[in-house]
Amino acid sequence: MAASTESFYLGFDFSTQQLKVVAVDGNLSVVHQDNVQFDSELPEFGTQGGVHVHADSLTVTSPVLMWVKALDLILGKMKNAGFDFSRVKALSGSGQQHGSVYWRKGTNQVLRDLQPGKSLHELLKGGFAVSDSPVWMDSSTTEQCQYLETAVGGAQRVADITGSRAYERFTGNQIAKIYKAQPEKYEDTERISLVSSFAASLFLGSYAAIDYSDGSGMNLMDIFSKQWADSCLEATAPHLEERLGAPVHSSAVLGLLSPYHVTRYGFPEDCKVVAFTGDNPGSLAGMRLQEGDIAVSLGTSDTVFLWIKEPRPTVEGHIFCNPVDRPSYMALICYKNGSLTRERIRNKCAGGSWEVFSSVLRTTPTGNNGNIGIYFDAMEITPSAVGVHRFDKENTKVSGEIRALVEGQFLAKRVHAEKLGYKIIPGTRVLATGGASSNKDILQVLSDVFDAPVYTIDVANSACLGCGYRALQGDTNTPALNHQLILVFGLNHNSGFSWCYCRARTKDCACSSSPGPELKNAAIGTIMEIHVQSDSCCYSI
Ligand SMILES: Nc1ncnc2c1ncn2[C@@H]1O[C@H](COP(=O)(O)OP(=O)(O)O)[C@@H](O)[C@H]1O
Ligand SMILES: O=C(CO)[C@@H](O)[C@H](O)COP(=O)(O)O
Repeated sequence: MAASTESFYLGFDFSTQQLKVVAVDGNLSVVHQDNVQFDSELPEFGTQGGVHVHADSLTVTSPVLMWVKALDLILGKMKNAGFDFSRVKALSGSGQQHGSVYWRKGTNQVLRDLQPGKSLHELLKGGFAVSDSPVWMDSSTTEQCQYLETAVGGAQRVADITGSRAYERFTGNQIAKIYKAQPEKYEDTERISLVSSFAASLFLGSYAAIDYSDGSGMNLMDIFSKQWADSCLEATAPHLEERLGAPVHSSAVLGLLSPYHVTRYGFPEDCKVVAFTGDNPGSLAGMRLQEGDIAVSLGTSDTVFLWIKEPRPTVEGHIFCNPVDRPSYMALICYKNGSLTRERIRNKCAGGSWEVFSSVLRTTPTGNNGNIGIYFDAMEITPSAVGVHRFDKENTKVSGEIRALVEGQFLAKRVHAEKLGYKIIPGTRVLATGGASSNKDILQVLSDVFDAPVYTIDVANSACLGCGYRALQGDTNTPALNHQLILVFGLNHNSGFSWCYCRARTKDCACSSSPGPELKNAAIGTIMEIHVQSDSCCYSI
């Protein structure tokens, strides 16, 4: 069925420094874009670059309510700009990877009962057992990583199961730290979400499932069976599986948008919510990567990623499930010292101006006369090292900055990509995205280092764009949700809860003592197709 050009599809991205949204129409043309910068537009949370770096310089968190308030703000901005929410058929989104959100016991009910007269921020003020969510920049969990690798059988064994050896920022190790340091908060947690599935929950009005692709960044999921790995769960925290919920494919339709957004913003009642994923997987979809391409994302983090068919996990780099094509995978390498390090050197050597920074790149020779720099302001991820080191061609320490930094960053990417088996051949395309991909002089260095042409797409926010595409794909591939398959079964009739209705896709269940009229005559244990009038009443699960 051809998508109507009258319809809109939304893609959100809850990234490190901002919340962004892109709306596309049925022809994939961008019709609206907006963003909320956390530091400047939500100053009450006191973040720098969207995060709080703690005194130990290893712990890095973001206030979860800042993300909630950012969603209120961006939807309000769109409304004020006259965006026609009634044309939105489906939405999806992404989040910075690995970060975790801890929903307090009882909050699923709060999500189901959201009152449209109030902001999400007001309604969810008491909804989180942990108010400061650990994010991907955190590197405080070395002890938990060592424990996991020992318990499971070594770094390579953890990689063979989960796609990556134990990494400090990976969610399982963050959960293990919270369980150990703040057991009462873990106990008070009903559900643990990734930033992506947390954001999806705000739209769905109930806890949203974690998708396979972002779920691969947790050191908890078996990337081949796509199930939680028992050995990893056991080494992390007790009763974890029930707090995570079952993971789903990245293009799964999770359900219909919460009535809250229908009433407050005028979305249609049948607007679908497609699973949210990680920002890098979202970018892979948005850049329409082909096999053989290499993508370089220059956001807060720098990442390099590839679409692969035959995953061979190693102890350097990550393998994630592919967010677009079920049998495929993606390989990814992440660098913490990306844009923030370029900003530091810009402030130091170019008076805070990207124009001056660029002009230095234009007026210095490729190769920088043999001077090279390694700039790890913060503990790097690939490799695990910290410090600034600059050398000339005789290997003597020298000064010299802007070109040394940018060439050094891109040389590291080429070396690591080649170590993962990537071959640069005639016809190689380097696809660049993220905030710094708007800088042509930085991209020229990237092209020189990779000895290949560099392409960008019109929309630097490829993660949002990819999620707009994924929303459209989810909408067109799914029959109308008012014909969902509902599994009906009876519980102990004496307990007061006589019926459970389960969403076939998400396996979320709601129990009630008074079944709706369509279910009254259904035999216990049958799987039936029923016509759900709305997402309210006893079917709102
Ligand atoms: N003209 C430019 N040249 C180089 N870097 C830039 C330029 N404009 C923006 N950036 C960088 O882009 C970064 C933000 O990228 P973005 O992809 O939006 O981040 P995120 O998605 O992680 O929030 C900023 O930290 C900034 O350093
Ligand atoms: O940790 C990783 C990937 O493994 C990071 O790439 C985060 O996903 C943050 O993304 P940006 O906000 O920098 O885009």
